[in-house]
Amino acid sequence: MAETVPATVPAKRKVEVLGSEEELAAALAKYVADLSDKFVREKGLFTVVLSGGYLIDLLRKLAEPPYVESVEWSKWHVFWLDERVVPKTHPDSNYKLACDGLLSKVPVVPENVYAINDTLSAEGAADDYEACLRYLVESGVLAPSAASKFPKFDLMLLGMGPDGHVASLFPGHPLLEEKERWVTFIKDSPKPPPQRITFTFPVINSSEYIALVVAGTGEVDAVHTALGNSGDAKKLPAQMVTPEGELTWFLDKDAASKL
Ligand SMILES: O=C1O[C@H](COP(=O)(O)O)[C@@H](O)[C@H](O)[C@H]1O
Repeated sequence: MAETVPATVPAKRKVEVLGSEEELAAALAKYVADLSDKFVREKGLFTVVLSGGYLIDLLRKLAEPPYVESVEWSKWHVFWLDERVVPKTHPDSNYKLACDGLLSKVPVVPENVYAINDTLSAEGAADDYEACLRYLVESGVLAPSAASKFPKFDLMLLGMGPDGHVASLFPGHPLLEEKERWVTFIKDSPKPPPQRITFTFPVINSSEYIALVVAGTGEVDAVHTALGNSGDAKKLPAQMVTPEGELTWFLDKDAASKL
């Protein structure tokens, strides 16, 4: 049973607390499928950005009935919010995680799956992915945000680490302040592997919809800092997620247990 936390949240931020991990997975699948229907109806395609981590397992119900048949998978354009600089076959690869957990089980069009180039250095892969996004803006697959001029994705699906990081944007790291680049790289990630590429906050915050998804007990303190009245003045990367559109936190009972 979903409970919407009333709190003093801004109008464009919602917090959905689900009774269990299973209910969270069901709510998330419906949310993604509904947005897919909306954008496919409105503009004929759906641009969706995936993260790594346990988010992918929480998307598992999209590969089951009714969604495996009802979602217009051929209209999906799939991107990665961040990627580790490892081969696509490596267990640390966010691409591999998403393929194994979701994309290989649904009829997405391979040409519409924009993996990060795993043959390049971190710098090279970030430049290459940004160039790919710029080409997709020119060709009309992505639209620029009228407000920010950064590309505007329909939906970004974010996880959050116990330290409050999102994408590969870690607390206290200078990359949090990046204002120009669309995609950048990090070589000193505090969470292994150290070399990664990541979307920047200006791109993340140009999104139409963002779901920030947290389950289990591992991130309760970060959830409390981000959403509760913890009195903690420090700003977590997750608190810097303030999209032009709508942000929904999807939490299970455990993740919300300190709210
Ligand atoms: O390293 C990463 O961590 C975050 C959070 O992962 P989780 O396992 O705590 O869910 C993830 O969103 C990001 O894509 C990944 O590269």
